[in-house]
Amino acid sequence: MILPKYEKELQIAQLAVQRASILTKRVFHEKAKGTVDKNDKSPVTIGDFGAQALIIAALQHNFPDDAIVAEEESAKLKEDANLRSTIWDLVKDTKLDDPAAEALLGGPIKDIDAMVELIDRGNSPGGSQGRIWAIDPIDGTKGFLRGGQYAVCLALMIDGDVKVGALGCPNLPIDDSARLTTGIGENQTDEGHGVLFSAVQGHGATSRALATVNLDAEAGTPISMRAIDDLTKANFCESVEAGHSSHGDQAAISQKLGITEPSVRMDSQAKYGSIARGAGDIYLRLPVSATYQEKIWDHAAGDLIVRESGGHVTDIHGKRLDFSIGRTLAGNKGVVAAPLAVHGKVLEAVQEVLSAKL
Ligand SMILES: Nc1ncnc2c1ncn2[C@@H]1O[C@H](COP(=O)(O)O)[C@@H](O)[C@H]1OP(=O)(O)O
Ligand SMILES: [Mg+2]
Ligand SMILES: [Mg+2]
Ligand SMILES: [Mg+2]
Repeated sequence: MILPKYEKELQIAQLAVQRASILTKRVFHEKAKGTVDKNDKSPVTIGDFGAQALIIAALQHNFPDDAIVAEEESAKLKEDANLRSTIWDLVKDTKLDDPAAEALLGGPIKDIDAMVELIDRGNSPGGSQGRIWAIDPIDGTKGFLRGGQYAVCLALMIDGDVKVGALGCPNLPIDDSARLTTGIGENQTDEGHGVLFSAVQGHGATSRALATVNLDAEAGTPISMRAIDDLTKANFCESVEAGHSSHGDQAAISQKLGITEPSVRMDSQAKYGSIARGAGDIYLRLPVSATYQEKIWDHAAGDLIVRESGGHVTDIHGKRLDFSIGRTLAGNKGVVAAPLAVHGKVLEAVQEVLSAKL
């Protein structure tokens, strides 16, 4: 069977992520990033709100009937006029340099009220039916705040299955063969950094420079995971935040597999992109809390990009990630992403170490 190429969806997803990244990069290089605390105590910045508005505007213009599951909501903006206008100042000036590309995204948002409304278009409950986009406008906000890695993430699911994924990683090297890296300093330039990963189900994954707009959605360089014949030489990536993934369990698993190199810690779905292009090999997300449910926008794009690069992605029980349940991965616990050929071995080690908790 020839799988559909979703050319239009891929093109819009790439351009929308590229436009939103222009805004996040501006905020990243500013000293005060306009942090607000959310109810769950996780930080959100003016960059998260602005990027979400811009991405939803592009989707609304091109696919007005599609549902959208996005991380942020506008409640804080509605009660704070200053915050609202700070975000609007950023959003209204952010556009792609290429006028044809900008026109494809529908051009600028009309006014500040339209911006607030757009942010709330991301409130779909998700589910197993129809076309649903998942957006994380800034994934790894903590990394963003400390000058580390972060990602602008967008994926299209149809009937609960991820068909298209785009991940903008402004602080990863453009060069696919560069070593794993934790981030760039806030005072460094973007020179040589900024990569856009994308994938379409059944058609592989690619990377390209995030800052270069190309209307040809298929113009990227194909990427693939590294073939590892000796697991002891594998590179692990894990979260920087020990509260998001257990560093202790990770170390025990590395030891069990005979891996001596320390894990590279980086924030966000940049981990998925990094292993997909062979800069690293394995990404584990090891549950720290019995109650935390992973959010679909934290995994949808990365899951597809890794699988289209020759990887296998499951939870710690060996189940594929299930994006069809709602806004969270309620049916999964943790993540094990590795090249297909060694995934079974890695999963075995994960389960041995976690056996007391499973
Ligand atoms: N208690 C938690 N356990 C796992 N992940 C979490 C938790 N709290 C927030 N997250 C989310 O984990 C992701 C970051 O993971 P990592 O540490 O691997 O970079 C982010 O999406 C972050 O949300 P956010 O998008 O608000 O930053
Ligand atoms: Mg957040
Ligand atoms: Mg996130
Ligand atoms: Mg986020």
